[in-house]
Amino acid sequence: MPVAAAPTPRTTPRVPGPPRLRLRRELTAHPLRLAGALLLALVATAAGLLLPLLVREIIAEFSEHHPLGPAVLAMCGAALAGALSQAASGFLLARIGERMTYRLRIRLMEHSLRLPLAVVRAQGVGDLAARITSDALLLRQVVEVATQLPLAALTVGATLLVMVWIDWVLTLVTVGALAVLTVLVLLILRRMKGNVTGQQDAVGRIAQRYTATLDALTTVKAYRAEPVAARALAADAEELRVVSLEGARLGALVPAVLTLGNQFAMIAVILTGGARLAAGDLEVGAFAAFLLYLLQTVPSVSTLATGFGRLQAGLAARDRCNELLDLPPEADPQDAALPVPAPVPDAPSVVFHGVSYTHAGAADAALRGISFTTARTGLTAVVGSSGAGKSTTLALIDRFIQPSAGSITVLGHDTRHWPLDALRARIAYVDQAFTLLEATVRENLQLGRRTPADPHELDAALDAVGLTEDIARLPQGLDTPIGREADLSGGQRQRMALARALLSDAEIILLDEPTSQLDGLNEQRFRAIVGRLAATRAVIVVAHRLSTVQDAQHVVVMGRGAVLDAGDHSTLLARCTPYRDLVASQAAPAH
Ligand SMILES: Nc1ncnc2c1ncn2[C@@H]1O[C@H](COP(=O)(O)OP(=O)(O)OP(=O)(O)O)[C@@H](O)[C@H]1O
Repeated sequence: MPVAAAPTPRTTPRVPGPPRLRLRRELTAHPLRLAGALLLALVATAAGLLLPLLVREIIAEFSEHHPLGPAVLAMCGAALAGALSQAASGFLLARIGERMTYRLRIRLMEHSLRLPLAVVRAQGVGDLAARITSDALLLRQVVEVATQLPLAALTVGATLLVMVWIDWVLTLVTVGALAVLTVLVLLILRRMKGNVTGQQDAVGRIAQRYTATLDALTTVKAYRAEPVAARALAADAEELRVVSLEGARLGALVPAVLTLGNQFAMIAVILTGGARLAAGDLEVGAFAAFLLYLLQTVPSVSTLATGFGRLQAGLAARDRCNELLDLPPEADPQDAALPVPAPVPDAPSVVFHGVSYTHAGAADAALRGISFTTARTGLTAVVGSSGAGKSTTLALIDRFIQPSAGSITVLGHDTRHWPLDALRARIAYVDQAFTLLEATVRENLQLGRRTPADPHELDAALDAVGLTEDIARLPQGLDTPIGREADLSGGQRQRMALARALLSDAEIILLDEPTSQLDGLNEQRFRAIVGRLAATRAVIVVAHRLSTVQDAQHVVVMGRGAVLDAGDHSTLLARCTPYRDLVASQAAPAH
């Protein structure tokens, strides 16, 4: 049974994770690039501001019959300079954004690999994947927006100043209209951040259910559960549609309010300007320039409004990424600095001292004060009824979880005194699924090694598990990428996992034996390999097959979270009724 609940607070002390994502620090990580982008954007803005003034000049030149050439040339130059600097600034900003997203993704992925197993399972693989893909993507736009916003504000401010200089009465009318507009837009934007968080949470839920469903696709197909699974996915999609629709409604309001506000401003300015023109308080050229400036503020005001909306979305994504970064890793940074203890000569491989463990959320303890010892080398079988606590026991040895009470000693030292990395380097864990990574055969075989294995060692390990021919038949032999379920058969995967254990440097091998029956040849191979491993190392196997139990020098009998007895096969047969019952239930020849 998988051991997958969040650990109890007692067992996992809160340790600091990597630093949270701080947007300001990220944005200023490359000050020169940022300054360059801002400068270019400023040039583009200045060029834009210059154009209406040049129009005013051209109108004046027209009325005074002066040559237009220089003014037209200046206009074309300003337009070209504006366009080029805008493009260059956009590219620089995109570079900063891509770099920030890249660094963030790496930080998030590294952190998720360091989270406790139980936390990752509780959080959901799909949900974590959504944060690394979709949230990180949303965050990228913050860079663009964070630089666009001050520039747009600057443009609006500078334009207003020039407008005051041209005609302060018309400017007052414009500011009045813009103020009403701003209040309305801010009201809408306040609701948008909460909506984006809702949308991203819904994306995470879909991703989670979708990956879980695809992981169980064989079962889904075998039980013709496609309609059921599709209905559940459709319900998640519907939830996302509803929350996104609310977002779209809010989003659609922004440009509508903007357009309306601008049109009102334009009407008010035309009416006031017309009256002032008729009264002789305003010149035609100045009025035309003012109108051009007013038109020019429209995109900047839009940029401000939509920019704030995108900023809210980015901030919501930042919060979701920070939620992930806030999850405490399984080992604190000081753990790596612990001195690596040298294994105590002749100490038992593993000692449990009154160990208890309760899974988070579980009503009962999975283990209640268990104690047992396993020798430095040799095969120890852990047996017991389903739910007795066997897998939990293995998970504790590898420190996937930590005891609620009692202590565990590995090679003479308490597991808490081992740096996690050093502890796991001493232990090879072979799970029931014989999991392979999506990597080449060679990489999969060498996972547990500190130094690469030479070709002879690889050949010998493959030969020992009877995989030489199977691997030779793969298109690229040892360099064939594998790891997806369809690549290798169950038996081949099992033998790959055993070859990996053979090649590893570990002194202790933990083996969660699958319950499925192997064919005769593979069972013999399995026993031979386990025997070979046990000759020089400690092999602790959660045993379901009697053949494995009978080969063991030491058997630990578990029942309902307790150790009922321990000893060798014949001693236990003679004195331990639950063991005798277990053996009898498997119809083994009792000897
Ligand atoms: N993630 C979890 N959350 C809550 N309870 C759990 C969790 N994992 C295991 N348990 C409970 O802890 C107890 C021991 O489980 P464990 O998987 O260690 O038993 P096991 O002896 O390995 O069983 P099996 O032989 O069926 O695999 C069981 O009662 C089980 O229901």
